[in-house]
Amino acid sequence: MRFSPGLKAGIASLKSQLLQRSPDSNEAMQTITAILPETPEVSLPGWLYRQQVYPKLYWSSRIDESASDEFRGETRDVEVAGLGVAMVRTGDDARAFLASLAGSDCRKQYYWLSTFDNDTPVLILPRIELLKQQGHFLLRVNAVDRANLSGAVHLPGYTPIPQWMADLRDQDLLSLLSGQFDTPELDIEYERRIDQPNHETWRELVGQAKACISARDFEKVVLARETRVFCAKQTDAMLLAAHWQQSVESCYQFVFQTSSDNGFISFSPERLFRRTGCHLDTEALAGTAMRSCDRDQDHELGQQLLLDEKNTREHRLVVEDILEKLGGLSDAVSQSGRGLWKQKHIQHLIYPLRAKLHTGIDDHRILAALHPTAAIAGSPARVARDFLTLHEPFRRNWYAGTHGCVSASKTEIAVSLRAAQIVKNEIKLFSGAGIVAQSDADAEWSELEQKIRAPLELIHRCHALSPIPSLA
Ligand SMILES: C=C(O[C@H]1C=CC=C(C(=O)O)[C@@H]1O)C(=O)O
Repeated sequence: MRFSPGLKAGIASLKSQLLQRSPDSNEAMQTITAILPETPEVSLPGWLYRQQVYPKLYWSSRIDESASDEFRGETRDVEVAGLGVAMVRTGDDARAFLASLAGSDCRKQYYWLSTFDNDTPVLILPRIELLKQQGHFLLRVNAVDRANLSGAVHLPGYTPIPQWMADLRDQDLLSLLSGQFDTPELDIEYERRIDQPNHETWRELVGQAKACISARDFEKVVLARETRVFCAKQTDAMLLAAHWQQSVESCYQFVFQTSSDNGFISFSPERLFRRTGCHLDTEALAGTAMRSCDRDQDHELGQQLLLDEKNTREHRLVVEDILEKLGGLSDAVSQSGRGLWKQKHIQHLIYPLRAKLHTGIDDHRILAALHPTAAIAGSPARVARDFLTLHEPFRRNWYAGTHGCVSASKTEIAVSLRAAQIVKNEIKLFSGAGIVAQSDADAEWSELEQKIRAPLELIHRCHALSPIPSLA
């Protein structure tokens, strides 16, 4: 077993700082930080898996290696492991907080989560954060006074955090931390799989969508599928994420787990927006092709994607949708041109956009304007969403919602794609595909399969003797 002496030293430092805190401080919450003396190469989801405190949160930013210099911006490697809850803001409180944040000198960093249907995020400030920034580790406690703990227990839509945990003093919470860093093997016993819609219903749905497109009701709709994988025993979302993480490339990484049997994971390639001061970076990401292990063939597949009429149409509608929405937020929009965004098994068309925001536009206004884009709902959005409400045979909830990290100076929000919801012994995997006039139902069905290939391969590896039937 691997333990970290650095973490032990960090905990001791935070405890002594907590003791020195002035008892009559007027601040309801103080942030206390320790820099860890050593920097072990560890998996933060693996470390989180070892902890007993809930909720657990993991977030990592996307690194824009393949973006052009002008659009790359600050591509710092930031990873965060959060434990417990110091503060939750929802509804009007979250909206008011985001409005007050714009232009303020507030240094706190909240984590952000919203559903597909909602334009107001839940904002979470963890009690303990272990942050990795450019190879350095920081341990932080957002220390709360016990009198202010009451509002911290309930998270909408999630199992309540046990009262004993919410009541723990910060010192006691720190004592609960495990310094163990190694990630155990994943042990999943696959039993069966159900797709909603199934292949036959998918063909019918794509047919109905194309009939609406011919009738000019809408131009594009993004239909999705929920794949329910049933296992013999409970799967831990954080442990699944620690393994899944090893097979992803350049994407946002997010895990939110409220108990050992309930968690949400998203390893998403798609940025909704990044705001740095009053500068906004966003992008149109849509259109999909396979990848190949052979370099030349992979290049060829990328070139075909760039030239393909159906994918170009699918992507163009997203570019137009975002450009129109940016009109309400900014006067000046710069565009860098179309490119490819490569993931492990698939590649997408990408079109980065940069805008200078009008004065007074806060992060809630940006979310309300941009979400949901034509990459996840369709175009025009309202009619496409009505089609989804009527026909999609499951609720999207957190899938195709948003997640990220918000602060006064910088906010980075991703669309929650390539996602899984784990509840007890069931793993729900979500994938969607843009349907336009030229779409072929069976080709789109194969695309759905490719989009959940990484977690399916993990489950398959755990259960090599009876492989998961491929429905592609
Ligand atoms: C809706 C999803 O992907 C979107 C993002 C990129 C490419 C897409 C496509 O090619 O259809 C989708 O618009 C998903 O992965 O669940």
